[in-house]
Amino acid sequence: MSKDRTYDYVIVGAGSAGCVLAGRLSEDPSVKVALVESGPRDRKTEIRIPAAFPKLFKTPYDWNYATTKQTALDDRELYWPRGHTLGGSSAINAMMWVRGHRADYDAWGEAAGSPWSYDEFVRYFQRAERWQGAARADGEDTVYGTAGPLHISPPRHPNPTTAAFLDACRAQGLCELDELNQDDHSGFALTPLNQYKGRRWSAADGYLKPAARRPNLDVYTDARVTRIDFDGTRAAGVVASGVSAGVLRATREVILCAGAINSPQLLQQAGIGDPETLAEAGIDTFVASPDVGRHLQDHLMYPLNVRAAKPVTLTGADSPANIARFLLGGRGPLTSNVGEAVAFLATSPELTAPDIELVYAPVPFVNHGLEAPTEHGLTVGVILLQPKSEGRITPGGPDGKPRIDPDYLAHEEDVRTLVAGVRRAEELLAQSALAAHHTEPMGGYPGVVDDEALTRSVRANAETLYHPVGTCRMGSDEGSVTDPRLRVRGTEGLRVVDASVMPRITRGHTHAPTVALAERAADLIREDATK
Ligand SMILES: Cc1cc2nc3c(=O)[nH]c(=O)nc-3n(C[C@H](O)[C@H](O)[C@H](O)COP(=O)(O)OP(=O)(O)OC[C@H]3O[C@@H](n4cnc5c(N)ncnc54)[C@H](O)[C@@H]3O)c2cc1C
Repeated sequence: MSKDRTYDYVIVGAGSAGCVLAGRLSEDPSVKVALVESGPRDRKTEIRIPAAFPKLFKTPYDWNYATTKQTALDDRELYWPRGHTLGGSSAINAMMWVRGHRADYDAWGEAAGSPWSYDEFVRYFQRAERWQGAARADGEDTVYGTAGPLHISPPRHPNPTTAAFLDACRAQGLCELDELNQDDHSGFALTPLNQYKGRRWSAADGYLKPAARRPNLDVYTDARVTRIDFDGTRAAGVVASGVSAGVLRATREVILCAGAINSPQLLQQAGIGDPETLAEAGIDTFVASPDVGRHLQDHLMYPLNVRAAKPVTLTGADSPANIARFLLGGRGPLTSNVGEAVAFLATSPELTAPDIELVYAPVPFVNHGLEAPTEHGLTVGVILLQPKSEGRITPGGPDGKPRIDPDYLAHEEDVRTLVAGVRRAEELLAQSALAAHHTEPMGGYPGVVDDEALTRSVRANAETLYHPVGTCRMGSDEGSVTDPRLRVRGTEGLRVVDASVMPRITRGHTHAPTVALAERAADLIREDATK
């Protein structure tokens, strides 16, 4: 007797997007949904404690990826964490809810049709949001939604030096934003956070937990999808290790939500990809789709670390007293997401949207926080928002992992923009409001040096800001991997819904747009089911 189980929809990956879809599609009790997650349940205490997220790195809650040697970064192989639990990367991320700029979505609209452009798409952010902050000082309506599943809160306990960073931005003449997530976010603000009462609020908290008891939703954890099963060119189900059933069958659709690395990997393993690349990995081509895995874009970050003038930073914040404050009332410095404030700016007056983000952290950034910092320091991270360099994911990395080559800074203009951004950060550090809080440079930042020496330091110290996208890009053109309704071209019954479908990386962070695009995908899937 067959052990197969049958569902209407089988969703692969319970990350930012997968949780949205599982929650939304199972709202209809007549629809049967399976959500299949490779990682364990999200029961680890460090997931709840915002400041503890680096403690999840290189644990069973992390895929623990690394890039190939990056030629323009002194041949370094960069560590790339990705979430491996319910909530996916939203369970291990820095909780920053930053939508991006109007121009980001207007570019998506150009690539994949007007419903993805800002004016039509913005409602999907609002559908997801439940703003917890104060009303606007200017009396205008909030830009946020107020009734969605995801709590968005201002920081509860910003560090005293964070106010100094904001003062420095003000003194520098940057625009103070009452709310960061406006259509033009050029300016500075405290970071809006995916937190509720001082604790992390992941996509699993918002979308999955309220749905978990529905009889029409089955959630499989510790279940890694190894194969998509096809009936001709129609995706008919998936096979997962750790699931005793045979095939998890999908009568309507298989939906890949495995993220920007694993979704293209699953397509490539199924023979959907660039024929030459597949042949090199010994995989027969099933559907020729050369862009699978290509157009990989990420935000590269260069940290300016400086020693703090006073011992007031997050270093040593995990004292017994602070742990008690956190556990008893969700208060104190352990509620910090680390990146407490942001500024978005343009390095050239001709630009109509920012090309650089500055993230302020009241702690030194050293090796992703893998070791707890021992010294008091501050960081201004400089982020290249619109990289011209693009890389790719290909099969055939070590241990069956995909080969990740973001090809950072391959384009010389990216180096120039990042260096220009560092200069803006140095101006801010020199503003008296902030200068009073730090002394000498530390942790790889050489201090103010000439462009050549600074470029050397960028190559030696830049790291990922953890935002890979673009590897199953959507588009109206035939060469795109997914069509504007996110269906995989050349197949039936197969969609990709996650960060990989973004045709262009946003000038914000990538959790919010992934959630919003999954909210829209839920509408598209429901519409298509009635046809
Ligand atoms: C350390 C870190 C910090 C970040 N900080 C921020 C931030 O502050 N703000 C922000 O906006 N963004 C941040 N990001 C990025 C953001 O979290 C991601 O862009 C977003 O979560 C991506 O959502 P996704 O649904 O595409 O993928 P994910 O959320 O990564 O979900 C993919 C899921 O699929 C599962 N999966 C993969 N392969 C399989 C398989 N074969 N079988 C079964 N399951 C599988 C994974 O385990 C995972 O749960 C950060 C990311 C990281 C890693």
